[in-house]
Amino acid sequence: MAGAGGGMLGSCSCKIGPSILNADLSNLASEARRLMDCGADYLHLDVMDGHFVPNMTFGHPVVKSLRQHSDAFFDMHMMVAGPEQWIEGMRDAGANLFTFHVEATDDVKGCIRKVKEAGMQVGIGLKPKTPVDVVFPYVEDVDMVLVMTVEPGFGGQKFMADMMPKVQALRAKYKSLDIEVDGGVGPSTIDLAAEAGANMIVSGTAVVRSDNPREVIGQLRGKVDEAIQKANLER
Ligand SMILES: O=C(CO)[C@H](O)[C@H](O)COP(=O)(O)O
Ligand SMILES: [Fe+2]
Repeated sequence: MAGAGGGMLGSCSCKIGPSILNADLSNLASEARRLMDCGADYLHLDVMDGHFVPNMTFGHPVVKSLRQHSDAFFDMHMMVAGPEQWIEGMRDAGANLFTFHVEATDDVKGCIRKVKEAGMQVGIGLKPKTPVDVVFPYVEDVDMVLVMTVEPGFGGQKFMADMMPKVQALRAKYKSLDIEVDGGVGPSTIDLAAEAGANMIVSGTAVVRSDNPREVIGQLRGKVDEAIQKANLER
């Protein structure tokens, strides 16, 4: 099944993408269905290789299986060393957006080109210790920039508010860029992320472990929509 929503990026509108990292991974298809039915715009799938980060999750065979059960937009958060070697596999598995880390390759430009040639949209991510200007040379060539708000590797960590200046710096320079935040984002931290200018919101634990995921997704969306409206009025 080909992924739907292939053209989802580019409009800088609010998009909420639950991370399935802390979901019931033994029931991935039903978790995906549950989250999309609760109003998610896309699914954020965390791929960890045990090298780039000290944890492991899954690779393209699992993504390919999930694609048989879901036509959601798949945002692949590639926490892997040497992301180039995963491009074809993820494309064939039905991934829509391939987001790799600038720290993970010596050839960021080449990796961006290869992802595009493979027919996927491309995002670049940066870890908390990486300064934001490292991504500036690539922003014009990508569909999305991911600002990590926790040290990558595990779900359920505390949101790092001191990453917001990176989001603000990107938003100040690029008004219509899709900017994603990931890590510790939920109803208690969304205000900071939304006001800084993030429009793609990854939320794992806060959504997946909630008794009412629909309500949490609605709250996150409300805050981001409000901040976007405010920013548009101020322009
Ligand atoms: O990339 C990640 C961790 O490296 C996850 O996407 C992120 O942690 C989401 O989970 P939570 O909202 O629970 O922090
Ligand atoms: Fe992630």
